[in-house]
Amino acid sequence: MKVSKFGGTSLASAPQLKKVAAIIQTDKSRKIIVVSAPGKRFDTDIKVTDLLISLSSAALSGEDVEKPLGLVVERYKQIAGELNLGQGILKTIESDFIDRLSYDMANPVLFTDQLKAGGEDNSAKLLASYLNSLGLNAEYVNPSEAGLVLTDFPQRASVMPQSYERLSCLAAKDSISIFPGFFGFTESGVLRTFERGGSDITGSILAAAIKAELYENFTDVDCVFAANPKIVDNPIEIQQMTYREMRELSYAGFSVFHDEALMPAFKQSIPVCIKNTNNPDAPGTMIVADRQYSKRPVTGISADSGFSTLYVSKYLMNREIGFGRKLLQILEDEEISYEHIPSGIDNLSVILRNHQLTPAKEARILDRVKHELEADDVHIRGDFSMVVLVGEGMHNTVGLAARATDAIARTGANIEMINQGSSEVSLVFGVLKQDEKKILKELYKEFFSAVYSY
Ligand SMILES: Nc1ncnc2c1ncn2[C@@H]1O[C@H](COP(=O)(O)OP(=O)(O)O)[C@@H](O)[C@H]1O
Ligand SMILES: N[C@@H](CC(=O)OP(=O)(O)O)C(=O)O
Repeated sequence: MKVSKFGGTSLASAPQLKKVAAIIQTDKSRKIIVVSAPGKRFDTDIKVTDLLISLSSAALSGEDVEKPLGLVVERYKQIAGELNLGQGILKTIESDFIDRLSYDMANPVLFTDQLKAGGEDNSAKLLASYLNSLGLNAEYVNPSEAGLVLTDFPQRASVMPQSYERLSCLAAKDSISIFPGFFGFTESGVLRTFERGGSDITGSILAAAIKAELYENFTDVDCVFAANPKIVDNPIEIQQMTYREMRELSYAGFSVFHDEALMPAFKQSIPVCIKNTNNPDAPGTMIVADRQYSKRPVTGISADSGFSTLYVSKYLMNREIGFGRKLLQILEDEEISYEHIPSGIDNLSVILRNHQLTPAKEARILDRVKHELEADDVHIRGDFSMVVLVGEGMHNTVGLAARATDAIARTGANIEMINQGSSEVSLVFGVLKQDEKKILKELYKEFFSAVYSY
């Protein structure tokens, strides 16, 4: 039995839903289908999830919701109309969104999550209805009834262990289960969503729960490429990669698959295949536990912005017992997690994700580090990007870091931070955001083009 997840691009329009139905019909083992909310139909289009976030803001600020609600409903109306689904399903979807708008606004985050989840929930109902109209035995599955239990962490929930056993019952169903991605419920019944892009996580959880033979992730590209195809022209295709390579690459910019989606599949050794809804015959990229290493040490290069560095220096920091703990305690008090901590004798930098910082938090951190830790210098810079080279073969390749730093030097950009060694499969460079794209292109040339490779 396979779990097949279809991303927003696969559910963006009626022609896309037709392709999804054809894919489901061609393989009887595709019994559990996870769907995202309708995504972009063209580059400048707006994803339904983003329309729902705007709808939520309008409602929370007391504005007229008619227009933003209309934009959401129109997306489903157009799809249902072109698929000749009749008024019934459309009424269900429209009244579902109206219902969600009447939820309690006392907790704005929960209110927004309720609306966002409606994107996936109604997408699942729409697809189930379409498959039924084609004569298929498909059934919408409610994540609450099916037992997808999440942590009580708004907008960034993760799965609770009891979910797996509860969800395993899905394997016994005769019908094709159509399961909405992206959200679940806490043990006390409060709706929570994963991070953005989190329908991939739902798919992986279901694959682990039913011990699927394969977790297929259908999107709008033939495979995972060695670099983001929106930045590098015609990057090479990755046919096979390991879980940890994909985890590192998706952590820093390979938006094609959510980094948190690997763990559930990995724990059950379920292979993951990234495939294209628009070209389902292409083999796609297989993500597995082990692979044969090619001659090329680097499998992929990713880059992501949105990082800050908290730089702290203090003479004789290396001799001060507990300095690191006290610094991290200050971050913990502000509910901030960190990504990397490169350090020297008298200084260290803590790399953070920007979204965790606010001006008030920054001011408190700077003040406490200066006064409680008696730092000589402390400052925060918020315009960093991480560029990450990833490959199982990198660890044993002599001279690889030198090639990378030479390539970066050719761009004229400065390397602000290097992190090598903690992970066996990655080499991380902290650079200024303004240099990110040119560095990515040059590194790609260095490691993947015939001109520079040796
Ligand atoms: N290295 C990469 N390989 C393939 N696609 C990538 C890569 N990096 C970024 N992407 C982007 O990821 C997109 C697919 O992910 P996403 O937009 O989330 O699709 P979906 O809505 O189907 O889940 C591709 O269209 C591509 O632009
Ligand atoms: N719809 C949600 C969840 C998701 O996974 O979407 P997609 O499959 O389009 O990346 C989002 O936009 O974040």
